[in-house]
Amino acid sequence: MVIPAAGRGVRLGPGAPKALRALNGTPMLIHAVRAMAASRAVSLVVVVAPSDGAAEVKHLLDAHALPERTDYLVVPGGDTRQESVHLGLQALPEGVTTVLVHDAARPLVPVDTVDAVIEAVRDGAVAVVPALPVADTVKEVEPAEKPGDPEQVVATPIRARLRAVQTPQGFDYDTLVNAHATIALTGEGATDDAGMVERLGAPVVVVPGHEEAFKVTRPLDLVLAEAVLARRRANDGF
Ligand SMILES: Nc1ccn([C@@H]2O[C@H](COP(=O)(O)OP(=O)(O)OP(=O)(O)O)[C@@H](O)[C@H]2O)c(=O)n1
Ligand SMILES: C[C@](O)(CO)[C@H](O)COP(=O)(O)O
Repeated sequence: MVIPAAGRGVRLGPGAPKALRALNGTPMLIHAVRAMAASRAVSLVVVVAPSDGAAEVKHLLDAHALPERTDYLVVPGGDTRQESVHLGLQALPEGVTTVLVHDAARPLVPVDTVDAVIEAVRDGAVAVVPALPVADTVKEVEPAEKPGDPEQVVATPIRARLRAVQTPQGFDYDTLVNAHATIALTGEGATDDAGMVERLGAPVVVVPGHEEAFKVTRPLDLVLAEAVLARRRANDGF
């Protein structure tokens, strides 16, 4: 599996690259790797590190315990999430048939969600996303022509048909590699890997996501993540 962890975390504010920031004293990336390694089906984790931080990330992984069955390797990332995932895929060994892609920025995804994604791929889906219904009404807008101008609402998609998509996303290896080799998207067009597979015309299926698989993006998300960890500790001594 591939964990893109090369982002700076601009929306989180100044500080270390997001994946290296601590949650309850442990780097977010370590939480994310452990969340993946909790699945017995995950045998290799390729971590895509900030391009200037691969050695530090390797050191971190060496210093934190993972299950013995889990191997890991670290490769430097690119300027965009899409590039980083591509670099991670290139580091996978021959013979891989199922691949997961999981954001380091989703450190608390429960193992049941990981296993549900893997099972759906093994049952024959070529691309699988965990997703939740959307709580807010979502508007499509026309971007403002110049800063300060109001955005114009152009549509209100039917909320019951919308899903907020999480990771890990699971794929048939050949399909995902083909998508990364042939679909060149930029900006908002490439916000997730399943979207690239959709552009190939291949089907993408949804399995239930989980509230605790939220993405740590803004400062308030750090507060929520610490609260989830505190609740886990209180519930089961995690
Ligand atoms: N060049 C990049 C950009 C993002 N990511 C990874 O993609 C995941 C999802 O990205 P996001 O949460 O948007 O992280 P950042 O890009 O770091 O956030 P921001 O946009 O606030 O800078 C993260 O695990 C992030 O490390 C990556 O590997 N390489
Ligand atoms: C892949 C993702 O987490 C699915 O919701 C999301 O699209 C990542 O987006 P970002 O722009 O990297 O925050």
